[in-house]
Amino acid sequence: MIIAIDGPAASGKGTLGKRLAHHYGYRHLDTGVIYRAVAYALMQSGHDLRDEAAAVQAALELDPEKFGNPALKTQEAGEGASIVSAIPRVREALVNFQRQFAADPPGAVLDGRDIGTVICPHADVKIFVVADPRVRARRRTMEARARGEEADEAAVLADIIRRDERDKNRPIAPLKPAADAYLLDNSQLDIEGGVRAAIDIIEAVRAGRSRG
Ligand SMILES: Nc1ncnc2c1ncn2[C@@H]1O[C@H](COP(=O)(O)OP(=O)(O)OP(=O)(O)O)[C@@H](O)[C@H]1O
Ligand SMILES: Nc1ccn([C@@H]2O[C@H](COP(=O)(O)O)[C@@H](O)[C@H]2O)c(=O)n1
Repeated sequence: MIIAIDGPAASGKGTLGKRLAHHYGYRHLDTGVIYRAVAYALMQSGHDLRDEAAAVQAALELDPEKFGNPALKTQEAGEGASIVSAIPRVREALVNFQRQFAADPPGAVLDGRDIGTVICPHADVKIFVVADPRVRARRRTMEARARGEEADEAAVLADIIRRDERDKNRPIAPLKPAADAYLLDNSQLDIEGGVRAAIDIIEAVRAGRSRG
């Protein structure tokens, strides 16, 4: 089974994806990390983030062993990711890696912006996670402070809104729900509540399939 989770910045996609993968015994891929890794490689080598040739090269040389680098979590890497991810040839270079991950047994949960629309249009279940931007900014700020970082909630909110706008309005693979995605608003839910709601959706889809 392939579970596709999409949604805007800091909506809880990764947290949910990880928990669902654990619940079902599947593998999990946070696809945002891929774009962050490409942006980080450009930043490290001193290239402009809009340098198409350098960005494609970085995408082709991607090393999944480096996905755990804490530097990929920073606001700068996220901002850079939203710039490189708008380059069509960068996205093309990364499609096979994601589709291969999705296809490998026993099943996979992928989260990102275009999983249900482009990467896995035939996913068994698609969930589009949303939450009020102010709630997302608050959660992200608390997360950064828990890591011992300084974080200004208004600046975090501005970053989230700017990234969402860029992701929604790019011509290639824009952030949007697939026509057959289930909407999950977790603004009023805690993490457990969000996971339960997602499992309810997945089990309802599975039950519907086996009946029919
Ligand atoms: N339902 C929830 N209730 C409370 N906090 C939550 C909930 N879901 C996620 N969080 C918290 O919100 C923050 C953002 O979650 P997460 O990193 O999963 O979002 P994301 O959509 O994967 O972000 P990104 O856009 O960076 O990929 C984290 O601190 C996480 O613990
Ligand atoms: N499938 C995806 C995933 C991510 N992006 C871009 O990367 C940026 C960072 O993603 P996070 O999930 O780590 O916040 C994001 O703002 C997108 O621009 C993407 O295009 N497609």
